[in-house]
Amino acid sequence: MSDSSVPAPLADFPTASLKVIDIQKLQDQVATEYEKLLSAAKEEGFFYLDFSNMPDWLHFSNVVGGVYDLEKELFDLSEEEKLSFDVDKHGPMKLNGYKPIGRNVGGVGGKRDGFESWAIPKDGVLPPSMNIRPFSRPVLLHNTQPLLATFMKYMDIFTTTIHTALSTAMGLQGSERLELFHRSASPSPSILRLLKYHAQPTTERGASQTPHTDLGSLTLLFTRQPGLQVLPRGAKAAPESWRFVMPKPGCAIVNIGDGLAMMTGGLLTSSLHRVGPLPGQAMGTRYSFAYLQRAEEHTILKVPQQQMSVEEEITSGEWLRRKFGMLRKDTYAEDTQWILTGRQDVAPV
Ligand SMILES: O=C(O)CCC(=O)C(=O)O
Ligand SMILES: [Fe+2]
Repeated sequence: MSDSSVPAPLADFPTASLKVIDIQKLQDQVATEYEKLLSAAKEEGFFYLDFSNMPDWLHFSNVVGGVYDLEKELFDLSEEEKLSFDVDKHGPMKLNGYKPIGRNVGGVGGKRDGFESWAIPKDGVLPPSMNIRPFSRPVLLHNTQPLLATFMKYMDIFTTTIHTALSTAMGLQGSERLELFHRSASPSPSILRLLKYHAQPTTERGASQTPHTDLGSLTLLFTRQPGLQVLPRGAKAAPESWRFVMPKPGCAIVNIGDGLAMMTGGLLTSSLHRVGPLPGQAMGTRYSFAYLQRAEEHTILKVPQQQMSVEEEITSGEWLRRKFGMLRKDTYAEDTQWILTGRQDVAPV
């Protein structure tokens, strides 16, 4: 985020024009900002969240800088040490640990992903009660607990602010309000996901992260480098339809996930996105990190009818397990690829 370190675009390529939502105005309950947020969540499913007008902007900016430093150091650990915290050994919810490069479906070599990632459970860092839920982790993540807890606290406040604003703008009342499915004091399957995309030579270009919609409620993404691309709502799945979402100083990139789309009967849009190289250019090593907020595990979601022959109700936790089944190369199934992408006409490359 901060800053002068965001590189200028190198060439002409299609970029997404997203609305900029001011978190301070949402916190101040400015009605016009609520309306702007709702229209971004309905129309694009993506928006920039601008932090630069917050009184504690500098503090937050330093926290974000600290997480960038932390992820570089973490991914620099030996492969052997990283694999001793393998995410797939901690069960199907994938809330904690390391995923090596190439384990998911993706466009590198026509079939695999091009990134390493590390999941850090919110409940391990910022527990819902005074009892910290222990999770296995390297010393580095133990020593940086205070930084991570501060980051998670900010994420908790921002996501609650967004749910309040969206619920009010949609006229949701009482038990329908989105805040009630994402309570700060309740156990949560939300995570911070750290990502390192490996460099690609121009001769081996492909989507490092496969086209997908996010499975949760809200994603708050931090990156200083281009690579993220979005397919606008309703666009045909053609190469020329994809738009780059450029990093914006002082802002996170926020998107709506499947959870909120299903909880609002499809009113809010869970947009299809992927990560890949800029047109005609090699892709350098790229770092990003995302707070992936998910609804409490037992929240009921309704899978839309156009995707299932009969409408089906499932829990947020079950949707998470299904989606992960589709992401992994060894359990991916073509006939149900809509689970990954929200549509049947987009292949996972
Ligand atoms: O790294 C990025 O820019 C996007 C990451 C992403 O889409 C995800 O982890 O779900
Ligand atoms: Fe995503």
